[in-house]
Amino acid sequence: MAGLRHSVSSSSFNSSAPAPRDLTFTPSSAATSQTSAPTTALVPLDLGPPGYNATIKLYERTANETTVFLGPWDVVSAESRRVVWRCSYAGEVLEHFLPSEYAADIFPYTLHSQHRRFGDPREMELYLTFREHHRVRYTTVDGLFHDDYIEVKYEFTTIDCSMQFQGDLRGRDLVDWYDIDVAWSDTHRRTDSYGNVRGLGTIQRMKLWRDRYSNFHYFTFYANYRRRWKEYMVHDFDADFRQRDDRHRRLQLNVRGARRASASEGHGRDRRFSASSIFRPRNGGSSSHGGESTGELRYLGIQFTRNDRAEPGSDDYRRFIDLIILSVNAGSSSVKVSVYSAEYGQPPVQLAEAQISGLTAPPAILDYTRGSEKVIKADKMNDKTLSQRDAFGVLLKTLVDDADLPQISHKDDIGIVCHRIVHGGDYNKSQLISPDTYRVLEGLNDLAPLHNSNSLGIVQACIRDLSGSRNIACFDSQFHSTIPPHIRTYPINPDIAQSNKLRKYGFHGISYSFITRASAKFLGKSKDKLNLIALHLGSGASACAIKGGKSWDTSMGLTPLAGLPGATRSGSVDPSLVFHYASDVGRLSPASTKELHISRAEEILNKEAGWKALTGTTNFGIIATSNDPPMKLAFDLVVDRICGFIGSYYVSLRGEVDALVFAGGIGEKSDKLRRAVVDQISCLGFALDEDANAKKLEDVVQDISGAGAKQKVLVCATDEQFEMARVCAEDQDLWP
Ligand SMILES: Nc1ncnc2c1ncn2[C@@H]1O[C@H](COP(=O)(O)OP(=O)(O)O)[C@@H](O)[C@H]1O
Ligand SMILES: CC(=O)OP(=O)(O)O
Ligand SMILES: [Mg+2]
Repeated sequence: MAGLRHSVSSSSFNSSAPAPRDLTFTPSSAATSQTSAPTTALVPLDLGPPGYNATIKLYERTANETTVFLGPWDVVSAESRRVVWRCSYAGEVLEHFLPSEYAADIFPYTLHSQHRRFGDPREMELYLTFREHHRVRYTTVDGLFHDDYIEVKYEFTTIDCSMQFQGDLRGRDLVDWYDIDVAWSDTHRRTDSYGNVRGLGTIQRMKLWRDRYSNFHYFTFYANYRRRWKEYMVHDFDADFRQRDDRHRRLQLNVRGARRASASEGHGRDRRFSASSIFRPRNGGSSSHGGESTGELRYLGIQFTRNDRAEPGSDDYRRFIDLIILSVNAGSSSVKVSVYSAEYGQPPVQLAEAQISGLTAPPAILDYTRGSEKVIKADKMNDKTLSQRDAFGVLLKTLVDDADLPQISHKDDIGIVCHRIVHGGDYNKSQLISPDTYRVLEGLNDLAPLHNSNSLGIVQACIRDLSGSRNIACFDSQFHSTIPPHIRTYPINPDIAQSNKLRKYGFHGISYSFITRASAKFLGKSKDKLNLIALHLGSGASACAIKGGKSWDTSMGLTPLAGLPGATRSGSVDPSLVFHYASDVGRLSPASTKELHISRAEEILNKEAGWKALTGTTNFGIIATSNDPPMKLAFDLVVDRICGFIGSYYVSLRGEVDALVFAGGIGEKSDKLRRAVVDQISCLGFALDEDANAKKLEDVVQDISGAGAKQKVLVCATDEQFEMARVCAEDQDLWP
């Protein structure tokens, strides 16, 4: 019969064959057995490519074996709770009756990845079964074809689909899963008296769920030895893992309030460990929300399975232990977001990075890298103008929607969001954003008009949408709190300076902190003996004199307007210039908002100046490679101002300079600018190696100094997002 295939095949369950994806599937090619083939006129349903979500086998391993292609499903509760699957033809329905009226009593079962040694462990989730037989009724237009209790085995076409299905069955979304070798407790010890590994369950896929109504987290595993499911509420356990043993990937979860568990097992040290974000209390919490009561249980031990093929930071053990940090760097022309897996006291491991650049010169460009894979490369965004907050929304969605980034499958998976806040006023260290800190920061908006209010917009979005995470403010100004008084003071009335907090604050400090650390490591020199002249050259550009690893002077001042010119910023000019530029510059600009008050004078100098005013483009890459006279003028002007600061800082550091460091979008990418600068400062003993300078940046720090140079010239791929995540992972006050 046309379009119908008799399909008797050996089950692909437990085999290492890839999941079937019938790309030639069309509604009328739905494979059923001859006996179930409808004989009346068919009305095919359009199930869309690939045409079906899952398959199920009926009469398996008999002559009548039939594969049914399943389309969309509904979980209905009327009469008995069941899944109703639409199949390929109108009138063809497969009903899967669930054994309990209570959603959370259903436990979809997936095999541990050991059962498919050569496959991708994630793909195990495509194959779903249950530990008990369920009733399956299959009706075609010709009538009832199957109605019996069977071992239900679904084979899904995508992992997403399987996850969605499992969530619908349980009323709890499947958040993540972990293959474990053994789970044990104080009553069911890991090994029996003969030393055999027993515990509660062995070779399990432990699953983590989030209740759709309460948002509480639960984990489940199958206690094979007792032949029953165990489901525990995460909140019932302490956030501090005990008896942790990284070598064997073991840890112990202590029941909250239970007497301290015995330390007779495991080889771990007993100290405070960081816990994954799920172990932090959410929305209050008590055990009355379902799941098994921990009762007499004092602890649960878990040993995770080793998965050598997992990317760094993403194996099951690490996913369970680590906290996910999102680092948000909202610059004047870009928003960059990096995702880290982090443990307290350890350097964060980057999992992904997404950024939207060119916000001030639409169309903005989206790039997304996961691990070492470039997932999205220079995608032009359609929207004409995107605010920093809009851009953040797009980036967050990109991360959450990426099925291959299971660490963030839901916004709740993010434990910490650290925000780059350019102006931090008098704060000299990063802060947890409380309502009080937020109010202080709002008061600083006018002092960084291209930055602070945009960043606070993102903070607001996180407070609203990522209610499970802590928001941390990392300030660009905090690195500069060491600038000595004679450098940070302006020669103005001291009382007014004091009351209006008028002094040099300095910015790009997160970047300078990263540069200092990275350069010290590269040069093999202790940070507190390191003297640098560092240049962060991006849409906003600045220079910094670093003495003994600390900021000694920097070119930006009370606001990020002072010092070097930027894409749209004038940098330092005669302060009275603006009064001759236009009349009435003291009035508020029409661009002012409730959150941000900006005068015409500030608007002219911040947004209508810089190399864009001279050339018409914000892109310094074009300027550096053009011979057009206005472009050349802008290039020479920028080189001149940079060299001015280098000369000044060279003297300020009394000639004791270990290296000149280029960083930021321009500093890292423009070999032409680096050549022009180093050429002009050769009188100070700097020299360039042309070949090294022309090479693409491959390491965090690259040496481009020429032979006979008195001090080094380095290029540093600065990473403000990493620096923020590192600060959070090292500071007990910031860590949950
Ligand atoms: N190949 C290049 N050569 C010189 N400059 C470049 C090049 N590519 C990008 N840029 C400059 O880098 C700037 C972005 O720097 P970046 O530090 O990433 O920005 P932001 O200041 O927004 O943080 C762009 O505005 C552009 O002028
Ligand atoms: C402070 C500053 O100007 O930052 P950015 O270069 O990221 O705009
Ligand atoms: Mg920047």
